[in-house]
Amino acid sequence: MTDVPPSDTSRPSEVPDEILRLRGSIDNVDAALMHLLAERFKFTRRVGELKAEAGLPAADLGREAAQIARLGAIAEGRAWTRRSRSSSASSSSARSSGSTARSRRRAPAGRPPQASTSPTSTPSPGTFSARPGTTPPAARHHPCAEPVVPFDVGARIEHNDRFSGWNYRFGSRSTSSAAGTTGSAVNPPVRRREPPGRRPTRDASPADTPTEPRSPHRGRSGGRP
Ligand SMILES: O=C(O)C(=O)C[C@]1(C(=O)O)C=C[C@@H](O)C=C1
Repeated sequence: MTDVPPSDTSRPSEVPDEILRLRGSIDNVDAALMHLLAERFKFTRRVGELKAEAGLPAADLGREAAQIARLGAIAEGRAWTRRSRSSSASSSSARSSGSTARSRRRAPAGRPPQASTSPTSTPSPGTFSARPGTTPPAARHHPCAEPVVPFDVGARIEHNDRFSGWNYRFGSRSTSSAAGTTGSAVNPPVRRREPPGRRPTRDASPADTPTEPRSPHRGRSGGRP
């Protein structure tokens, strides 16, 4: 087994105890995520092998769109409702691919409808699109081959994880322009919502006005973990 460096416990004097404690938790979560991703890659690799044996295309864009819609719903803490299913269905009405039709027939009850498989089609809510100026993943490589997520569904959630070097972009709304632009401009400062009935005070402490970028680790309200 590979030696894992211990969690960084160095303590510059200005770092409060609570941050150090939270960093320990972050390191634990990161380690768990790495193990979960390794498990996931085992499954996707096997699926890739089975697809190759069956002569199926490596990428299934309809499946990816359904996964992204589902994960977006989970990230937002909302259930996959009949209403969101039907709005997704109407957004992807022009389906012509045989493989999409096949996967739709096989789809178990409750699975969201499949989106258009055309990489050049106009992005619609719940579907994904290649970043402007990039080659769609289907034409470039099998998504199982590299741990990258080279597509987005808009800029609702965008996270550049310095730990893993990955760029995460997903959401349930398409953006009309510059959806593929990276940088802090798409990571607005987190604004904490005041509980109902409480009026904001004038002399809010700096802790009440966090400025760090939004990440998918936080809820929609941007609350701290
Ligand atoms: O479900 C599949 O068909 C897979 O190959 C797995 C997976 C994934 O990583 O989730 C990978 C590539 C596909 O385009 C869709 C999904």
